[in-house]
Amino acid sequence: MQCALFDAGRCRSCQWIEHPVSQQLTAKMDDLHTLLDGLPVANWCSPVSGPEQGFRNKAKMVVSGSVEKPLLGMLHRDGTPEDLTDCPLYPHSFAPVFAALKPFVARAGLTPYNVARKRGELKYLLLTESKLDGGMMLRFVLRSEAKLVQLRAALPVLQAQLPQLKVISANIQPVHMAIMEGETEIFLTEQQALAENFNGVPLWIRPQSFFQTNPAVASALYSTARDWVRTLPVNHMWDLFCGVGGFGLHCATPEMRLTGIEIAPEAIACATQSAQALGLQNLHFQALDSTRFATASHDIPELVLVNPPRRGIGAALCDYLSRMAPPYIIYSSCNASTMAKDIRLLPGYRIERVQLFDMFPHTAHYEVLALLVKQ
Ligand SMILES: C[S@@+](CC[C@H](N)C(=O)[O-])C[C@H]1O[C@@H](n2cnc3c(N)ncnc32)[C@H](O)[C@@H]1O
Ligand code: SF4
Repeated sequence: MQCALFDAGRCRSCQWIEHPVSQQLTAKMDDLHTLLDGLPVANWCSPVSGPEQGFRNKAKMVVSGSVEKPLLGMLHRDGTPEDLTDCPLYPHSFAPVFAALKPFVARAGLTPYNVARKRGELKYLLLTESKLDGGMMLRFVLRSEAKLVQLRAALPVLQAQLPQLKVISANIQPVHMAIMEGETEIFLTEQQALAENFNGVPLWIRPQSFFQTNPAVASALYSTARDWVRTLPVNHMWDLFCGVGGFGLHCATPEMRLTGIEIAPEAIACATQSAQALGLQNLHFQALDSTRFATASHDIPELVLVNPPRRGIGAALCDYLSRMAPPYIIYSSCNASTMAKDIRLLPGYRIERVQLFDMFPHTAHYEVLALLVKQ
């Protein structure tokens, strides 16, 4: 894929961009084979990829420059700002929003935060788009609430200009550190969540809850998990690290009992709302730590699906799963290295099937789905 910013040396985030996607996939498969070396895999499924560009539904823009001439993008290691509004990973629909946001920042008097001087108010702009109807969620990450009144006063003009902005909020992040967002979220619109839909399953995108950033590949990931589960004798399953419920909501049937566990209450609220919309009565989503929930539970399901953050599920949960021994485990991971480590801590299981999903093209990262069966 061609990226003028990469070619000019202005952004090097996509280390593999100069290689064709077919070569990237081969390298990712090689990496996965190496990581699973010594663990027999019964079926290696073909990797799944999506569009090469315009695939991201989310932009996380560092705001820098001056209030009159803000820059949206990133900071190089030495602190120099880079405008990334032309990044080809974003869909075309992002360009008019970025174009309108720059004069808006000036109009609302939202001085960009200056990292070196520790001054200014606006740290990041976070923009997410729903593929359902092109609706968008815009979040202003601010250092404090000092400019909230100004922001609110200026918003109606922006909303008239960009009616696709369905959810707008201010996130307050007072800490001078590379943390993207703080705990306080102040909604500036009545609507607090953006409706999305993958494979006919209603999902919600909301501040402070994880949502997959590559909708085409994530849809394929969820529908694959659903297809795998439908071939198994499963009436009771857990969806651990469930986020807004993408896996569980795809896999559940009216007869199946399903418990979804996730640490973020905002995500759980979304998952519950989706289950209600689907009319599924046997789905229960709870905001808890996955390991704490699992280790306190004695009602063992036939299938435990896990989709942890990059750190993996860890030794305590592996140990619990080994002892409780559900017949099936599905492991979805964005970090095959920690997944491989965890699978080695589950010696009672054999790997029935593995599939790679190219969720992060042009980088070394990828998502994996693995089905483990109790021996
Ligand atoms: C990779 S995301 C997956 C989310 C979801 N399965 C999906 O498909 O969108 C990992 C999720 O684990 C959640 N999480 C992190 N630590 C957790 C913990 N200790 N217990 C439960 N959930 C946790 C995060 O909030 C995040 O939503
Ligand atoms: S992140 Fe965007 S701008 Fe940066 S190299 Fe990748 S495609 Fe180019």
